[in-house]
Amino acid sequence: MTSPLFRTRIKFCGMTRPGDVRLAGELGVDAVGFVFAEQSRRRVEPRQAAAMREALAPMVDAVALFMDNGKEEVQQVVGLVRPSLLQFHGDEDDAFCRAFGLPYLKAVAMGSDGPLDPLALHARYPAAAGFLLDAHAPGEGGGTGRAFDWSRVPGGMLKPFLVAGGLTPDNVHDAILATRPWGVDVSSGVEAAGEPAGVKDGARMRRFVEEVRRADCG
Ligand SMILES: O=C(O)c1ccccc1NCC(=O)[C@H](O)[C@H](O)COP(=O)(O)O
Repeated sequence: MTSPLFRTRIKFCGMTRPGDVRLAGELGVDAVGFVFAEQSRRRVEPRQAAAMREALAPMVDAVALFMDNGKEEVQQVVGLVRPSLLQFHGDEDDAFCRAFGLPYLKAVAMGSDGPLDPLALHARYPAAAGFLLDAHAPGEGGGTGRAFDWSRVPGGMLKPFLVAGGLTPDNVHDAILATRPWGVDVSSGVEAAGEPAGVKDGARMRRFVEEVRRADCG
């Protein structure tokens, strides 16, 4: 345990149903993500996301997620959905990400073999509120359901980071102990087997939260 007071934050991403959003808040999840990336199987329309945001419990963040979407579309989503945090998954630079007056997370592709240099990352995205270390390859979208080698997370990250990619109720405890992140992010791992992407499974959501709490108490 890093500190008796520390609590690993939890983000459930790729939400497509208001009931899943409501349950996430009741389970104690800190943030829910709405995906606007063009190619995503979990993409929702801004008005859908705005309706889901109404289902959010107080003190639960709404995160709007983009991947090389145009500036006008990001502005439209910001106006309609009123997210408290943005997340960028594409080739967006710091100037673009900071242009919307909201804090942002930058996704970092851990799917390649190269080492991650915290100093270079911070220099490239000086305005980032934090980073999301995800298992996809450079240029690829997230939501893959694939994990990366958590031993590749470097020490000395200069800002909060979330670990993402292939997390499930069965491995999130180990992922936390291995990386001691600010938070964890999951999409596929809390979804219902045999259902379309974006349909979450309440029992898997609950177990995921329980396993994060177990890691924090360990
Ligand atoms: O979730 C998607 O469909 C997606 C598509 C394109 C870019 C990003 C996407 N998701 C980003 C997320 O934050 C996911 O939660 C993250 O990649 C982890 O996904 P998973 O491995 O399915 O848990």
